[in-house]
Amino acid sequence: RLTQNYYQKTCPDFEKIVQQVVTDKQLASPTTAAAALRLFFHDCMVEGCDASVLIASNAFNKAERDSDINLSLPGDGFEVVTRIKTALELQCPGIVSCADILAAATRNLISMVGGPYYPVRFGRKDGFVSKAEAVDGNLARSNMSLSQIINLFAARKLNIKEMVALTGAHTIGFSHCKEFSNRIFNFSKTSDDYDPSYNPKYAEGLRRLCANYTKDPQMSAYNDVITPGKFDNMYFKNLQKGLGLLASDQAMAVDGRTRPLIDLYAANQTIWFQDFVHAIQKVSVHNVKTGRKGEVRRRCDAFNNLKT
Ligand code: HEM
Ligand SMILES: [Ca+2]
Ligand SMILES: [Ca+2]
Repeated sequence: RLTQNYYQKTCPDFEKIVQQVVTDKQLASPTTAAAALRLFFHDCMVEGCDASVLIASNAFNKAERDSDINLSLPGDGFEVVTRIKTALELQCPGIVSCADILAAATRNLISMVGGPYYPVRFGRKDGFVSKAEAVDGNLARSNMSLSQIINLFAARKLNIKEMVALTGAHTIGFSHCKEFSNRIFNFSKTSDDYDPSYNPKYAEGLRRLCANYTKDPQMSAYNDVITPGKFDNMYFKNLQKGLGLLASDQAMAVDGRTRPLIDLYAANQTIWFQDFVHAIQKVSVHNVKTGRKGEVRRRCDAFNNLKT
């Protein structure tokens, strides 16, 4: 059982320390909130919310973070967790799990960039397994069909409404050009055109931005072109205007199964916040390990006992 006051006796300053470190880090590096949110989601979808995504690979094990899809997880997300862990190990060594740190940091960062604040229950243990091969097939890719994406979420007991509400997370952060290059260059394969579902000015801007992306693979675009750093419902308003960056984003605005939700969330941010909170809380307890099914790692990037 997870509880909100799990660390009240064993590490009373837990939430205060998380808040201090998170605030410092987000002010110094404004990309941290998006980095942590994506990291948290990718953790919870593979082996549950157990910090398996934080494990570093070694000679005996290729870990989740070195799977193809996770290579783009930015350093800021890992770093904020490491900083919190370091501060907590000084105050209450061996008490707070990395999985709980990531859940708490993500919650605080979402509210810091304008999103809703919600209660999180604690007591997750850190997992004993992190395998790169386990990642494939558990996380959606932007070139999948909407039906494939719906099925992936359904396999995690997340329905269409929860999927759309969660994907509103693309109201912050960015994507590398290669994630949408097929929509802006040679879309029809016969001429160098772009996906006609894009707003034309937006498509032209993206073509300029990504012109050199094969030489410079770091080139990226904001997921939400209007308010990239603010956790608001602009993402949904953008989708209505052809300003959805990824094919998977735009597909939700077109398909009859998701379009009514896009319209609802675009019209009413309060309802989106409510639905987002419900869905992210569900994600936050997905397959969590308690008791002896996990451990409290001393460092977030390594199991306490080397496994060979
Ligand atoms: C519907 C299925 C989804 C697909 C296909 C998808 C795909 C992607 C892709 C391709 C990127 C760009 C990665 C990069 O180039 O660095 C991205 C970024 C991001 N995704 Fe998703 N995503 C989905 C759902 C979600 C969900 C449910 C969340 C969280 C609740 C989320 C949170 C984020 C965030 C915050 C970023 C920005 C990361 C950053 O700025 O560092 N995504 N997503
Ligand atoms: Ca995990
Ligand atoms: Ca936004």
